[in-house]
Amino acid sequence: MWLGWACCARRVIRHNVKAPRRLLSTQVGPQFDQLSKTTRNIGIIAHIDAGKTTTTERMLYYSGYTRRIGDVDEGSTVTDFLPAERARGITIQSAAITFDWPPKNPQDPPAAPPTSFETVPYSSFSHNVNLIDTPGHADFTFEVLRSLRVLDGAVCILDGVAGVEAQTEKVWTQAGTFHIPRIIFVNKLDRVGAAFSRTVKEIGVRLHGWPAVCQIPWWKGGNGDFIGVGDVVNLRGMMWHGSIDGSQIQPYTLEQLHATDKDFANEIKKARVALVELLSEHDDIMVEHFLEHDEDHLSIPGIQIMQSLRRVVLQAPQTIIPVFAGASFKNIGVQPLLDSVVDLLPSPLERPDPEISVGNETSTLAHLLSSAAGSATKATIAGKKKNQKEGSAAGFPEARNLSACTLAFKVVNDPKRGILVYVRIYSGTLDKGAILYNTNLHVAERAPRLLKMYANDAVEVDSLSSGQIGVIPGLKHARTGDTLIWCKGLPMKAQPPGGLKSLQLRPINVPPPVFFTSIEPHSLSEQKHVHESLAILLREDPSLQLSIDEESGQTHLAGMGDLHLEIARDRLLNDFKAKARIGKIEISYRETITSSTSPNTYLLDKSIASKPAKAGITVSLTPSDDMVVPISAPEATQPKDGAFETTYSLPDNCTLHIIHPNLSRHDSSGHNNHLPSHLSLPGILSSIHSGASAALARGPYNGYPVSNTRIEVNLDAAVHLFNETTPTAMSMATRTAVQNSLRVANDASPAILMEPVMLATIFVNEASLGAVVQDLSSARGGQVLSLDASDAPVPTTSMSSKLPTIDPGFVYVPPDPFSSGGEVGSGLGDSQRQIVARVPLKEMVGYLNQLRALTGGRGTFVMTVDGFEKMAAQRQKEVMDAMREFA
Ligand SMILES: Nc1nc2c(ncn2[C@@H]2O[C@H](COP(=O)(O)OP(=O)(O)OP(=O)(O)O)[C@@H](O)[C@H]2O)c(=O)[nH]1
Repeated sequence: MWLGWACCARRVIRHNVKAPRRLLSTQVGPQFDQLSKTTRNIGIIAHIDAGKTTTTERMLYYSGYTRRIGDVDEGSTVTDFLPAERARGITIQSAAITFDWPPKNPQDPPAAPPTSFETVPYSSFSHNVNLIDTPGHADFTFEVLRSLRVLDGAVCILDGVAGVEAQTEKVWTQAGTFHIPRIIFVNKLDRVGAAFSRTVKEIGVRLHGWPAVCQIPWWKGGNGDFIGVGDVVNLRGMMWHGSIDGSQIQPYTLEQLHATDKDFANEIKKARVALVELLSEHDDIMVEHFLEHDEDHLSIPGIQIMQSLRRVVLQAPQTIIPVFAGASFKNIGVQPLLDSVVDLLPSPLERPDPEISVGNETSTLAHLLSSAAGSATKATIAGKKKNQKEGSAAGFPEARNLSACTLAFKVVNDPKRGILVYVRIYSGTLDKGAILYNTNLHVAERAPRLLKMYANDAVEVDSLSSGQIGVIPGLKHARTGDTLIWCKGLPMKAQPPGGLKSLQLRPINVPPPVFFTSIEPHSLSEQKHVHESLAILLREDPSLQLSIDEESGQTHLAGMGDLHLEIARDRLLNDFKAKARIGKIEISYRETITSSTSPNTYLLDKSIASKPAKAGITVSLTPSDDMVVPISAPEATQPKDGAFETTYSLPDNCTLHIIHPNLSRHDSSGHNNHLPSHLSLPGILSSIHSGASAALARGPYNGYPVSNTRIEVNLDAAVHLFNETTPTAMSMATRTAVQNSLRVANDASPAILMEPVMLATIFVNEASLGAVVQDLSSARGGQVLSLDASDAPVPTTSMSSKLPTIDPGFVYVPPDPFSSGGEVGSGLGDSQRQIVARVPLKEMVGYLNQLRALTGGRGTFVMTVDGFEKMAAQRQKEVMDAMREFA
């Protein structure tokens, strides 16, 4: 109890303390481990508008990094810094910022942390919090995923009026698959219609975990203004009053509350009993504490409750969800939430070992490093046949050269500082000036400086250690998602030894883009700037895709949603000041051939860049019968098969099969007899791959990407390769050969279009269910797959199948004074229903407005691409006619 008071009092005194500006420059050597222990890499996830940015702004303010509280509605926030974000009041790019909690006083000498946090809470000592604010809009799910994998924990913010919304459920599940421990903050409890208890029950039912109510809302007189929270862990009331900025918190003991607000005091005690009961079911140590304290739920010290909560939060899968309450906009509840971040969420040292791939094999990073340390064998990675799960990188001696392994999780074009690459260090220590080898692009570049981002300030540091998040300015190549490794002493031009050059931290699967727009520079002189700006956009966001048709000069930019492309367009025109005409945003259909072609040989013989170039290739095409294209592009295009043939999986269900007699992939000793000396088989294969991919990007029928097509290539070294053959010539020859064959196939029988079909999950109230279902199935040509959650074919992972199904009747909740709806019974809050349907994307454009009209503004939905389906002749005609009308 005393500790709780101390924390509170300290916060009141220290909220204005200016945070130190040079924390890390002196931290080297053994202190790094300590630094990791006192680090929290956390994200804020939620549905759009739940209040992530508003809460983040308070966090920065109370930690002393900003002097005034930014306001989303005024466009003055720190984290939504892009003009497009400020104009719309939404978060698009996740911003990573660092602060200390509790704040440090720069005048205080550096303090050593307590030797153990057994008797004092983690929040009694200042921790370094790296906070990633993630976007809530469905179009930016990829941004969320990208951030999620570098997080060690997350705070999920819910709107206390809307409850658990569609996007929350989606991101929550995604975070669960990454095993990220999560806590929940029920926000906006000051709003009319706020329903804490209904929200808590929805948490149980829809997020599949037992809500551990750690705070209950405090409404003045039981049903007046929202004034504070009841702290169930430390058995006290916390009232925010006396200061506009919420920096002063008035604590009340249970005894004091008994005198002034007896019902509230009794409810805190009831909540404590429920919390101890719940924890006892999942944590044996809590049972011991309970017995030690004569089975009195109220006499167990707060610190023991907090430690128990921490243990259960770190269990995987996470079945207990701590719930906190507040209203960020009214500055209520943010400081205790920050304490909970430090107290309950893990340090980088407590996280599972990250997965890696080396060549075609998978393992974990620690396994790789420990195998390097212990291994005296000279075995190569390719030779290992150990089971994949255990890690096949045993005995990988070259890993000894690895000084640091980092992931570039975000690239940002900062208007003042230029391109900033945000990295997370996964092993070792990265020093300023290190030469980083990019294992995705196979280029090396120097990290001239290292920074930590403190709100609007960048602080230079000499090094970043494992578990830290930092920023590298001045990199020319690194893209979002690239793995960057440092092998100390390796010169710029050299490659890392052995398999290290292919070492990658688990990449994210980018879903296929379903919208595109055309981009045309105003003049030839603008072209360079437009293309450079596009290149930066693509480095920032790999879920954007660019295709340039060299013949027509047309550039297409494709993305995940219309808002996604709208933002890209705004950034291009307004931030980069590119002078270009941008076409309207259209659905990206696919086209597929319907007839096979016989082998066709093309010989390129012309001069390229004033040098003679010659290369030949034989190509034939076959349509594949599959009706639906798999939704994700292959993670990598690794050749497989026997020595004299190579198969690549290409996006959109296409394959490239190359037969190369006389040229073995496994034994290059005989290549010299067949290959001109300046060529290599991997180089030639890669040129054929890029030429074929370029040809498939634009089909012959209507310029859409080609899907469901198998390309057979015959590469006969004696016939197709010459002294004048270069990689560029081979790529161009392949592209022309494939384009010619596509044209032949289309002339023989016209290609047909395939359209993106979405899996939509729609939440509506009972009263509007009929109208929404009717609209989906008749007006939109959708197929309703299920109603309600129980039988919905939502993607299940091995993790989600281990999660409990919660009966809301068994969830403790305090009374809801303002609740208008009935009790939770069916498994969803109030009388909310869930519809899962497959609907063509074309019919879902602008759907939110229609849904709102049908549901009195209460309906929400999320959707993901389920696949591409061939269109019936009549539908294809209608779509094509509509396009011509618009052209
Ligand atoms: N009444 C009330 N309004 C709030 C509260 N928190 C946020 N808001 C308002 O809710 C709106 C959305 O808040 P944001 O902080 O931008 O929400 P967000 O989750 O960051 O939204 P995105 O960035 O678009 O995902 C703004 O108008 C805020 O002022 C709160 O506690 N109470």
